Amino acid sequence: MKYSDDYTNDKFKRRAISVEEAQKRVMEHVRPGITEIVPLPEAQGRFLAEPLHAPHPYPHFRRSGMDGYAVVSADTKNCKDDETVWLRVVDEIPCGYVSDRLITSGLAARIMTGAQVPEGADAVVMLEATRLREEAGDVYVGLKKIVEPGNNITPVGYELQEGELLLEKGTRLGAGEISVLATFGIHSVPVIRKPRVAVISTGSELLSVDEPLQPGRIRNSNSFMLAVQIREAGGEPYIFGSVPDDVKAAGRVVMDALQNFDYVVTSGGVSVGDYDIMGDLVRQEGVDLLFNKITMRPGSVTTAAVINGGLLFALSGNPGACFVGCELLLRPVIRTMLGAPQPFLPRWQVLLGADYNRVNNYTRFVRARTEIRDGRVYAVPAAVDESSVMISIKDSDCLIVIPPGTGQLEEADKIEIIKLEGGGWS
Ligand SMILES: Nc1nc2c(c(=O)[nH]1)N[C@H]1C(S)=C(S)[C@@H](COP(=O)(O)OP(=O)(O)OC[C@H]3O[C@@H](n4cnc5c(N)ncnc54)[C@H](O)[C@@H]3O)O[C@H]1N2
Ligand code: MOO
Ligand SMILES: [Mg+2]
Repeated sequence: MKYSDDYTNDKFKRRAISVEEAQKRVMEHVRPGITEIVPLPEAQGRFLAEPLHAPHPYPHFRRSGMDGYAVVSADTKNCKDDETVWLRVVDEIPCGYVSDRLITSGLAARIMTGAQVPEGADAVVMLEATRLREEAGDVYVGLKKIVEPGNNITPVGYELQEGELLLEKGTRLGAGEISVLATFGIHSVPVIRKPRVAVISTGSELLSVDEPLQPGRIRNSNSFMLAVQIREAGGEPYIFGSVPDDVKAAGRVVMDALQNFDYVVTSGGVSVGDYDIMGDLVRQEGVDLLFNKITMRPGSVTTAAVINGGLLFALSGNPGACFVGCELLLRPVIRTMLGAPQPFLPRWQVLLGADYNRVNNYTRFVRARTEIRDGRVYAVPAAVDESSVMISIKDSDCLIVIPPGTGQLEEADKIEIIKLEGGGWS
């Protein structure tokens, strides 16, 4: 075969599509989420499968906000001109106890923070604003200030009324949401099962992480990086060992994984090199190739295909491109399957933290770190951010989006960033 033949080969004729179009194409193949029930203590970070409504108001009883005395506020109207009003104390109410005494004019009940306010009382006076006197075996509380009806009482349903929406479908469950579920007694939580993602790295040069270095070979870092990104997106990664650059061997592993997992993500072998086997794999018969070139950098050769109904993300082997491909394409698919209302990472308008002058034909996603200067958010591009560079991924909390054709950019120019989640910075 002549080399010139090669350049007429399909391998080199790739039609580049925009990132947005690539996202649209993979999003058309999101699998429906499956509901499962998990116990409350295991619900952290999971995504709610259905909207939940309040089964009762909260609080469900009138609650004292202070340690003090429950009174009839009208009794205190004579407190003006520093006159002390004396009320007979008829009960003591700790938390969890419900008094059967009706508080009428001239009476009071000692009450603790969080306890149910007795019938008849319409205000609580804090302990520090009272004094005590005993007379003929009775205890009297003295008040010197007028109190308004409702003072220091949290009304029924102050936070939520019965039937109100507690949490939307697709909500990710953090500390505040878990507190809501516990408060309303929702101990079995309906969540979407974590999307299962097979992670396969291709490359005959790859050593496993516990192997000593060998000449010309490197350790497989992409599989472990991808697993973290998948977990942060809400999925469950399954790391396969790396497969050598052999289209048949890799094909078997990929085909098998497509049958058994919601999605398959591979790294490496998508460019035009002689051993770039993923490129060959997706050119086979029966494969619905969604794209094999995107107008973005890094990751221009990022590929996706549907094979036997399963969605394959074939990401570039270069760590920078692999990272970006996962954030921009796999993450929204996982989040959509989980029912998240906003599956894409947020975009912010910020200021550029340093001059940037790389010329681009494609949209460039530059690793960067946000910082505040004089109350404004700046994004400082990483010193080294080539696709092949691994080390600056850890230092980045955002990607600066530089549209194609952008000329020289100067420090403090307005730019757009994609804010990343997770990582050592958060
Ligand atoms: N003639 C051309 N060569 C290249 C082009 C091109 O357009 N024409 N594109 C370049 C660009 S851009 C990229 S990006 C890479 C894409 O390469 P592949 O996706 O085919 O990936 P590999 O060749 O398998 O590996 C690239 C690089 O990454 C290392 N690697 C691979 N897997 C892992 C892993 N699991 N952990 C860590 N590092 C990994 C691998 O050893 C290579 O160094 O192609 C350019 N070339
Ligand atoms: O695919 Mo490469 O990462 O565009 O630089
Ligand atoms: Mg290659």
